[in-house]
Amino acid sequence: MSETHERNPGTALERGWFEDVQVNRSASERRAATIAAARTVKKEYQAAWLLRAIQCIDLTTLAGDDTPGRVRRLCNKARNPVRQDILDRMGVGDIGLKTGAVCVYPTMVPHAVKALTGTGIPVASVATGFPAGLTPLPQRLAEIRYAVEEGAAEIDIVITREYALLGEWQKLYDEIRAMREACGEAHMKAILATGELGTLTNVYRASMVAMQAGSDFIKTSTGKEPENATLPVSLTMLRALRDYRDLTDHKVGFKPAGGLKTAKDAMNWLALMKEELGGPWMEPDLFRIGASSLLADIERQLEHHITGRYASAAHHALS
Ligand SMILES: O=C[C@H](O)COP(=O)(O)O
Repeated sequence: MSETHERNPGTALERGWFEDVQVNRSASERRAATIAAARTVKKEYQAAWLLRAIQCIDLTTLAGDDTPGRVRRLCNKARNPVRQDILDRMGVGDIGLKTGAVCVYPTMVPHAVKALTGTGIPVASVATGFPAGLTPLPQRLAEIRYAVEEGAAEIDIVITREYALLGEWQKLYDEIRAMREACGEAHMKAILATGELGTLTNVYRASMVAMQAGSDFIKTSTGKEPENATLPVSLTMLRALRDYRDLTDHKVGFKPAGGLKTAKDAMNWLALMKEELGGPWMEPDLFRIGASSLLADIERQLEHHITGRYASAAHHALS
């Protein structure tokens, strides 16, 4: 991850920063809908935003039937995310476009590291008993250390939903702190699994605890919950990011993930970042989109931008 800001060291557990906060769901839904509707980025700007979205993608495969071959093909896509002729016609054939990271399961890390050698693309690994996180803590910490030893530069951990649901903030804080320790130099993204947290108030509080415990990013979802990244949930997390920045002067990154499949999704989330947090949060060091299939639609839209036509989806298959 390119480092343009100091890493978030975390704070002590500061309950006063979140315990009295209540988030109103219908107000959040209205505000999120307004941002999506007001988005008026057109033509050249739209293409530029889509290129930026690509640079922010954590290109992901997290399937039970993942193989080294699939991971290698994904890595190849990460280093060549869009067909060269499309980029040449857009005048950006020489910018070295690549995705933000490749995200895989721990045992796939060595294959991804090998395939990405020399590219500068970091390997992110999920860890800590992803997606449910219900294995004993020593095993979850060992899993982090394994992924880091194999070369993962970023670790996507999952929080224990039980602690957030029961308001056991000290336990949640201590556990995330231990995970951050286990990450060492690797950057840590804390997955809140917001679709399982019940209320937006819980989402806000868990966001704040994850940041206080030293997370480098907060991330919405594993992609395996029934409800994944939504705009109202994201808005709630962005408000927590903003409050944390105001209180500590530290910028923490944001990663929506799960179910983001279309170029329109990417544009909506970039608009949300711009509206709520501004330019610095539209760069890969503070913004990632976790997605397994989004890139194919973005490539399709870029081709349409150049040719005025859509190729069939099969022409932009991932592998
Ligand atoms: O972290 C990334 C998600 O698991 C990807 O979810 P997706 O397959 O719905 O794009």
